[in-house]
Amino acid sequence: MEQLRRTMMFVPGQNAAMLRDAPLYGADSIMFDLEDAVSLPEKDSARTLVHNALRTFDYSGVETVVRINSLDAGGKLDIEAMVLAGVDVIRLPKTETAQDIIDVEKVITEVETQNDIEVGTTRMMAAIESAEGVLNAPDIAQSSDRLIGIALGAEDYVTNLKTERYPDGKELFFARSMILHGARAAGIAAIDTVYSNVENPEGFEEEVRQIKQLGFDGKSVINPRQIPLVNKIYAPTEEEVQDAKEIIWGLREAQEKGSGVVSVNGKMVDKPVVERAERVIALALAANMIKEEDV
Ligand SMILES: CC(C)(COP(=O)(O)OP(=O)(O)OC[C@H]1O[C@@H](n2cnc3c(N)ncnc32)[C@H](O)[C@@H]1OP(=O)(O)O)[C@@H](O)C(=O)NCCC(=O)NCCSC(=O)C[C@@](O)(CC(=O)O)C(=O)O
Ligand SMILES: [Mg+2]
Repeated sequence: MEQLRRTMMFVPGQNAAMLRDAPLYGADSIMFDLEDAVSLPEKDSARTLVHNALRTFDYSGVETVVRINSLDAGGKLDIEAMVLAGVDVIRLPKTETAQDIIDVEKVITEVETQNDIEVGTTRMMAAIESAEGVLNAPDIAQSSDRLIGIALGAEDYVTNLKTERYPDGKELFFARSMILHGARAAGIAAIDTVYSNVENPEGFEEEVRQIKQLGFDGKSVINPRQIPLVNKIYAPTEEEVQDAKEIIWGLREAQEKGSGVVSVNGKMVDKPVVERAERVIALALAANMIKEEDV
């Protein structure tokens, strides 16, 4: 079953209470931040806190991601501490080129090798936050087998473009399309950026509808209150779930009969239809609309 990443919640690395409570809110992934949410004097203590949190608290059932600093600003120390603590994914911010990912991967491989950790255990993701990064998104997405996805970082991106964020999101359309196509061509996830105003749930919902329509796997969030809103919009309708179940059942029946061509309710069912149905089932399971035994 596809791993869902509807929500990836940023958790500031220097906040011990937030690190402890982060898995309680139902995010698919939690992303501990060592980069821009942490001030310079707090960088070392945040690294230690996140390392200890990963080793101490129970994060089972949720994907753990750490946003590291760039290699020339403490990133090597971040990687070492996080790989040793067993983080699932290292996220590189402000990725400009495929070489940035190759450089970070080299450090991860060194740490794994030196510590008898199977090479490749630690996965990676790249945040794209500039015009150069957006233009290189397809290359970045293909740069390592460790990559689970690429993400947009819109606050830095609009600053780089000399604009700002508008309610209709037109200024992000090109970047979102590039990131989405880069990710899909590489067969990895595409994660949308944060919506910074947690007191505007209507604006947030409108943005989530837009990015779901484009095809994104999900969204970075900054507050637990944003999680149920994303899940609501990503949940399929009852009708979509019923159609998906019938497709899966029809496929199973045809396979049992050894029939090559599958049709459900008079319509031919081909591979993309099955893929979409499987995704609907995964989303319905995650939204507790159905149970495993229903399909
Ligand atoms: C926004 C706000 C201050 C609101 O505070 P408030 O106090 O109003 O929150 P409340 O709702 O009242 O909190 C209720 C309860 O939830 C707890 N709680 C809240 N937030 C929690 C959380 N995140 N994790 C765990 N727990 C949490 C809280 O502790 C409380 O617990 P309790 O006391 O027990 O009831 C707060 O959420 C917060 O700090 N967010 C994280 C901000 C952050 O990380 N920014 C950096 C990443 S973006 C960036 O860098 C740009 C980017 O790079 C992005 C890209 O790349 O995409 C780009 O370029 O675009
Ligand atoms: Mg940023």
